[in-house]
Amino acid sequence: MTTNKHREPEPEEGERLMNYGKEKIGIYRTYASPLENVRTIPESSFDGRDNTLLGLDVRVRLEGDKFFKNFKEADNTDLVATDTMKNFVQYQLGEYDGATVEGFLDFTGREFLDQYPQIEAIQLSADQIPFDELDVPTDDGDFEPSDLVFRVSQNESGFGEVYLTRGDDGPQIEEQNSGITDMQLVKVKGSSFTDYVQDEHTTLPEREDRTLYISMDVFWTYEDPEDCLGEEPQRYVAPEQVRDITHVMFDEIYSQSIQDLIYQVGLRVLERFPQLESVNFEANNQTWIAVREEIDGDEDVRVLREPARPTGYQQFSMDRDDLEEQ
Ligand SMILES: O=c1[nH]c(=O)c2[nH]c(=O)[nH]c2[nH]1
Repeated sequence: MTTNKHREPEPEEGERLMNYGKEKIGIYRTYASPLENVRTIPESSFDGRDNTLLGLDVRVRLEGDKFFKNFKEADNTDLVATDTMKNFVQYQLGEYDGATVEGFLDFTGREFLDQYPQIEAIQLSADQIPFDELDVPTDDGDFEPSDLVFRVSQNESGFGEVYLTRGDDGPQIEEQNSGITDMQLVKVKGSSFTDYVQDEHTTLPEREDRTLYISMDVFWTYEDPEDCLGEEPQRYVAPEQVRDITHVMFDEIYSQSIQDLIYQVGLRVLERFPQLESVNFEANNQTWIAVREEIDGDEDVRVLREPARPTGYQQFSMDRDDLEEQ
């Protein structure tokens, strides 16, 4: 399945596909700059992050006509070894003094373009490697997050991507994509799925109420790509905020389908963040199968089991026109 994650710049008509790079560059930075002064929204308590421990899984993708001879003529002149790219990215994480994934990618991309004139365009992407805060007791009997110890997390993670080209006034962000990936959410009751096509191939029973388990990625683009950098924190959209909107909407609405839930989340994200141009979704249905639909006459009490493969998925994109139609 194609995904909404990497915005693969299409070769122009008559042009070939040609790029190369390095992926799965895992890097960690302690005491990066904190993210502060983000605009808060009603769905989320998120108002910033310390960035005491920042983990990234980075992908680099270079483009440039000078690299053609590397393929065609076995001539490695101008070829930047992908191993060098890895070292370059790792070094720059120590140089970056901002607070966002996208800001780091933009900073590193500009350094690449500066160092290697043969690069015409560069795409940099990163998944944030998530860590959770852990509460420790304070002297007055409360609990607060430890400054030092973090839990390695299997939970959702932030995503960023920038595509930089050389403009008349120097490097420019031609495209960007930001996101939160791998949210895994279960709603125990309060979701239905009915009224779909019934024919000789349909075996799925209609459900007025089901225990719904979804995994979801949400991506967004800004009207002004520069806003993704977080240099003006009030215009930055933190992945944590979109994560929180998603689970708040899941909690709030009695969805008729995953499609319905996606649409409601998209509207809310566009409403809260007028600086965004589009919101893009990718969802997977992981809903468990009920083996006991009610226990002692109580329909809320169920026993469920893992679903068999295959799994359903939904992809959907929305922009400001969807909000205006409301
Ligand atoms: O929310 C859902 N959307 C579907 O398109 C679908 N198809 C299916 O079998 N179950 C579900 N659930």
